[in-house]
Amino acid sequence: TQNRINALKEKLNQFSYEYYVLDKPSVSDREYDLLYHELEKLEKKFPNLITADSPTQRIGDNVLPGFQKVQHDVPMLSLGDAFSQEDLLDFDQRIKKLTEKPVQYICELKIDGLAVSLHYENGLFTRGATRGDGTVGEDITQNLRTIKAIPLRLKQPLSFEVRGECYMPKDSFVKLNEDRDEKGLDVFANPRNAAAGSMRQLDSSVTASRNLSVFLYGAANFAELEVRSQSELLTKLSEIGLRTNPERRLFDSIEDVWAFIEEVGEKRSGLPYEIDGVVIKVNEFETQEEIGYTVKAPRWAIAYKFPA
Ligand SMILES: COc1nc2nc(N)nc(N)c2nc1C
Repeated sequence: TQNRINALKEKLNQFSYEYYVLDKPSVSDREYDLLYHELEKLEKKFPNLITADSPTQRIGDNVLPGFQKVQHDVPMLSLGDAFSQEDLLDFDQRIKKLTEKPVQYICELKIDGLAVSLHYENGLFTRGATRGDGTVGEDITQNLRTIKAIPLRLKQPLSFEVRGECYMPKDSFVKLNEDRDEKGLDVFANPRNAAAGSMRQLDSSVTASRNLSVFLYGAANFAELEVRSQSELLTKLSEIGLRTNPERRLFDSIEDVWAFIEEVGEKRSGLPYEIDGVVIKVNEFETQEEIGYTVKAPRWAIAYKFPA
């Protein structure tokens, strides 16, 4: 029985990874459901064999009285903004004054959601928090566990912190508002507010009903990952089970970065999630460290914001 339970958990967690993280399901929903119900039945019969990384353990069975405050080991910073091509050229000039090394830029979409931090210990998801004021956030572990795109166990027993954006896909937002309107409830103004409202639920079964997802883009205390650039980090995160946004590109010049931004501006309305900009980062970590930080933001990154 223990073996069967382990085999079912392995299969179901792999199917979830393919469906929610890679967006490439390999089995039908029905096949998934059959295995899921078999696991539920076995766990009901042998409750002492239930483990925290079982897919049946995503929805907590208690409503929290409130959210605990948590201190971020490494502050969650903000980003400087750019609103024009000229602002980007100025950014590029500043970078060139701060390092002699040739600079490669990585561009990532800036998802319009809620920044979150996820702690993994020996591969297990142990704690999740909001950004808060960057130093102190709120513990929303129970709610984050309900998000299927967040693995309860990584593919490797690694310990580090990962950061990203929790968001509500556009189609989930439309359906949620239609449903609320029918029930005479207030509708949400935009997917970002809907995601924030859904993450701040004390009852995780409500969060579970909101079809949230996540894109991860950063990490802290991640020496174990042995990566030397932002691009390598994103690839590693995806390999070990974490969802990253595929619309990322490397460029050798700020002119090419600008062309990419214009391209994204064109196709933005067709994306299945809302974005408010493009984040441009110096790709190599060694160069990032050389360039450094201001009190509240990295000097080696900037967020180009689309006109509202
Ligand atoms: C390096 O710090 C950051 N990197 C980011 N990257 C992406 N893609 N999106 C963000 N919102 C973001 N925010 C911050 C503070």
